[in-house]
Amino acid sequence: MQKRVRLPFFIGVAGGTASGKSLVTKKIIDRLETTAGKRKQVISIHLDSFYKELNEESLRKAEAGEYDFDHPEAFDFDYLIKTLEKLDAGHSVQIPKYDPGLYARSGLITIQPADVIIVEGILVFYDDRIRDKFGMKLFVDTDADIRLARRVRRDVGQHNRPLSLVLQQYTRNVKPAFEEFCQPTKKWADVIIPRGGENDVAIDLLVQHIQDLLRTPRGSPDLEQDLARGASLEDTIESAKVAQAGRPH
Ligand SMILES: Nc1ncnc2c1ncn2[C@@H]1O[C@H](COP(=O)(O)OP(=O)(O)O)[C@@H](O)[C@H]1O
Ligand SMILES: O=c1ccn([C@@H]2O[C@H](COP(=O)(O)O)[C@@H](O)[C@H]2O)c(=O)[nH]1
Repeated sequence: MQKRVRLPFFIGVAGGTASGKSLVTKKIIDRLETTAGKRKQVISIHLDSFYKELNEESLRKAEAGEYDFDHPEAFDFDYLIKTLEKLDAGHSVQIPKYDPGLYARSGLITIQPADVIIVEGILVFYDDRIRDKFGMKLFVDTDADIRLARRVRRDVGQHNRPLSLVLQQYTRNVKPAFEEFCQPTKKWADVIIPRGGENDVAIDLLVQHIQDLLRTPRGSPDLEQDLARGASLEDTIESAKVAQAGRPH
């Protein structure tokens, strides 16, 4: 029998830098929004929003290509989990918008509650409190040379960084941190997506599966479990009535 899902349905998308996490996320959202039987709201959150703010010394290091943006210590995972819990409870939240060109937050984004919430970033499977929120975990697996080529193009072209610093940051911090902290989290993935955003077969299969999960009736025989997860008593009783009505006499 198809497993029942509880909304919001959280999906985690992890993978190395420039592996195609954002492209995979965008394609999933576009396809879900246009094809979901009953229209579903889907939003995404980027782990970048949860970078800790830099003090002057760290900023100097960042500008010299020496700050480690790939180490788990660079992220405020407490803030991320609090944000996910608020969304889980149906509240809207404001999160920082991060600008890598400035190495700083550049405003706030309002995130409305949604049926499907995709959280993407290099270390979204690193902290078990965040990992445990995901009903589906995807790891985008793209060849390291291709990722480096894209990263150089992005950092030099879009973020105006000197090539020598981009390469220094990559060899000093990005690559070692990928191997130590990101790559090992692949073991938590439900699905590994080779080649990332160009893998339309994998993305179509995933979208189909997500649609099936979202279509599954939400009536549950387990009232206590529903209540423990925070459903209101009225909703839980209503779900039970629906489930009961559908059973053979
Ligand atoms: N399949 C692809 N073919 C060509 N360029 C791609 C592909 N996937 C991503 N890119 C480009 O590579 C860069 C990184 O992709 P992105 O999806 O942002 O990766 P991530 O979110 O993992 O950092 C972007 O500039 C994007 O346009
Ligand atoms: O100011 C910054 C913030 C982050 N980075 C790098 O970004 C990647 C993570 O983002 P992806 O979109 O997954 O590539 C990480 O490798 C950081 O090194 C940065 O260079 N500067």
